[in-house]
Parts: sequence; C-alpha cells; structure tokens
Amino acid sequence: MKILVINAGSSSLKFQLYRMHDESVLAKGKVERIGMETAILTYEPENGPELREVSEILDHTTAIRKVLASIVDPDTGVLKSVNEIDAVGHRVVHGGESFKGTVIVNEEVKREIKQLFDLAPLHNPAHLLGITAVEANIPEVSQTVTFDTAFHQTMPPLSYLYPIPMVLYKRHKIRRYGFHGTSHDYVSKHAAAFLGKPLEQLKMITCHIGNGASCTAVLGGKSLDTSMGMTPLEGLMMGTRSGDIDPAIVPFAMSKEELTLNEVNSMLNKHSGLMAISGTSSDMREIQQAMQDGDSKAELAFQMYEYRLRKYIGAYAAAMNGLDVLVFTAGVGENSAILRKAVCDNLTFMGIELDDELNAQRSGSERLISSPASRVAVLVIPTNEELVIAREAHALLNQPN
Ligand SMILES: Nc1ncnc2c1ncn2[C@@H]1O[C@H](COP(=O)(O)OP(=O)(O)O)[C@@H](O)[C@H]1O
Ligand SMILES: CC(=O)OP(=O)(O)O
Ligand SMILES: [Mg+2]
Repeated sequence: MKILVINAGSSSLKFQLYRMHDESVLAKGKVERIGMETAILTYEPENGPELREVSEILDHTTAIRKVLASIVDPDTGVLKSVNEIDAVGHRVVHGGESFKGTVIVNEEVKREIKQLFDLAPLHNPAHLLGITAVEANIPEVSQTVTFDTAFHQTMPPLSYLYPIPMVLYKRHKIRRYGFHGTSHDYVSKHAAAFLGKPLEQLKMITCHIGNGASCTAVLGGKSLDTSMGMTPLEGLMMGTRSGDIDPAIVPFAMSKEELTLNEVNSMLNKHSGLMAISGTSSDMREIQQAMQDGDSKAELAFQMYEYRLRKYIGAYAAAMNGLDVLVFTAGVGENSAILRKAVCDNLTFMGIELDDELNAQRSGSERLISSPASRVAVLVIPTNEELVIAREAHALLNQPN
C-alpha cells in the first residue's frame, strides 16, 4: 500500500509518500510561498538528489497538481501513475471535541473541519483546501484526517477549562484543546522506548518547538496539560505568534490603535513572537545568526523565547509533582543546541545537568544529552508526524468492516 501524507499550511504544503510494507519514504518535499509568482517546489525522490523549482503557484490545487506531477514525472518520478497512490492522509490541526482519533474523509468530516476555521485560522482553512485539491486531482482516492487535538483529549477538566463563565464552554465549547498532539504522542513513546522504561511510570515534558511551539506534561503516557489552548495561539512565544499575554491587552490595543477584530487577530498570530521583538525574522536560524552579529533585539527575542519556555517546564514539573524526562523536538528543539543549553543551564535546581558535548553534537537521531548524574533524562527525539499519519491511515483503511 502506498500512502501520500499531506501537511497543508496557509502558504506551504509538506508531503511524504510512503511504501507501507516497510515504511520507507518513496519521495518527499514541500511547496513554499503558495499564492506567489515565485513559489518554491522542493522534491526529493528516494534514490535521487533534491530538485528545486521556482514557479507561479497561486493556490493549493495547483500546489497539489505540481506535487503529483513530480511524483509521476517520467525522469525523476517514483510512480507511473497517481492511481498507484492508495490513500492520502492529511494532518488537521483542530478537531474540536468531535474527533478523538483518525477518521475517513466524508462530507460531514469536511463540514466539521470548516466549522472549526475560527479556532485555527492559520491552519484549518489550508487543510480543507488540501483535501479538496486531492479530490480534484485524484477523485477516487481514499482520504483520512489525523487531528493535532486528538492526543490531548485525555486532559482532565481542571486543565482544559478556563476560569471564565461555564456558559461559554457549554454554549461555544470554549476550552483548551491543545495541538501538535501527534508529535507529543510520538516523541513521548519514543523517549520511553529509548530509555527502556515503561511509559506508564514516567513524568515527562515534551517540548515541540518549531514555527508553532507547544509544551506538554505527559503523565504516564497521557496528556495531562499542554500550553496551546482553544487555538494554537496560547502558551509559548513562537515565530510569529505571541503566546501568553494579558487578555486585557486585546480590547485595550483595539481601542488605542483602532484595530478591528481581524487586525488584532492577525497582529497576535502573524506579527508577534520572535518576529515582533527582533524586528527582522521569525526564523530561529536567522535570530541566532543576528545574535552572533551583535544584534541586541535578536538577543532579547531569544532570551524571551527561552525564558517563557523555561517557565512552562517549571510549571509542568509542578503540575506532575516531579519530572523524569525532558524531550526536545521539532525544527528548533532538534537543531538549536544553544536554546537547549540556555533552558537546561537554568534548570539545575530541578537536578537537570546537560552534557555540553552531547548537546552540541549534530545528529538527526534520537539521543540523550544529559549527563549520567542528571536526575532528569534530557533527550532530543526527532519528531515524525507524517509517519504517524501514514500509520493511522493504513490501520484505519485496512480494518475489517
Ligand atoms: N539548525 C537550526 N538551528 C536553529 N533553528 C533551526 C534549525 N533548523 C531549523 N530551525 C528552526 O525550526 C523552525 C521550523 O521548525 P519546523 O518544526 O519545521 O516548523 P513547522 O513544522 O511549523 O514549519 C524555524 O524557526 C527554523 O529556523
Ligand atoms: C498547531 C501548530 O501550531 O502547528 P504548526 O507548528 O505546524 O504551525
Ligand atoms: Mg510543524
């Protein structure tokens, strides 16, 4: 069985094509800058070099058409026809309270994803575009959706309710949902397996720090609490998202700056975080480079980013009354040794002791970065949301009816 996994974002789309019998990747890549004349398609077939093409890609349907054309290209493709794709698995960020696991796409599922647009404005509209673009390009293929929110459905009411009038939860389902669940689930399981310890007995904090970033208290393998909330805006400071702020800032800024609801939403989601403080970039690599060049605004952005993450780690250790394992994952978590060092060097009171050499090693694989004396095992576990989505689609579509 061959499964194409799609993670559609507002202006980008990542894909991986799996051969499920051995879970090998036949091809992978991404389309960036969708909507622009200079969109970039990167395509990497199993046995060939990475190819890069800059062209006009104005919408998701075109992006998917281009991806499929690469996959079946006579010279560099890995399939003869798109009909060899047995299923397409999508990442969907917000599943609300309706979805506790992966489901097969039908009209009702699409309606539900659409109803949740307001709650994940950067993500859910793009996912639906991805689903309809596949329908347009491979009409007969089975599609599944795997939700970021599913793993967090184990949170107890004391973590998922906000201390505001209950009518808002009852009428509008205003509550914490949490995101990046596929990743938190995957890395927590891998961390326990790596350490050779039963997941059920571990108090773990998983830090998924990419463009979007969230931190989860995983108690005995289950999500107890997580930093993102009703939407992926709450919690940690991110590339362009503010994370936690005083909610009173919203009406105050709206009135002082004469902002509309859309404008204030856009300010907090797209023009805050690292971008706002550094004034130059939302990309951690560029922030680090600017810091090396002596840019004080980039330095402040980095310090705030680290400080806010560290406060969450402290809070979740308190929430679990202890901590056995701290996991770093995603683009920043896996690659930024200086961020991991800054966080861990300020958590020595918790018995965390980093091994600076292990931390600085560049490696794409799972590894321990704390010293033998550390009371908390600190790990880097590369996440693989796409593989989980492929496995879920495979399992669901192969279930006996
Ligand atoms: N070598 C690196 N050092 C520091 N940050 C990195 C490195 N590689 C990638 N990143 C950062 O990872 C982030 C993207 O993470 P990723 O998990 O790919 O996000 P998303 O899935 O949300 O697109 C960017 O801020 C990028 O700068
Ligand atoms: C939920 C979320 O923030 O996702 P991403 O990190 O892909 O933006
Ligand atoms: Mg991501």
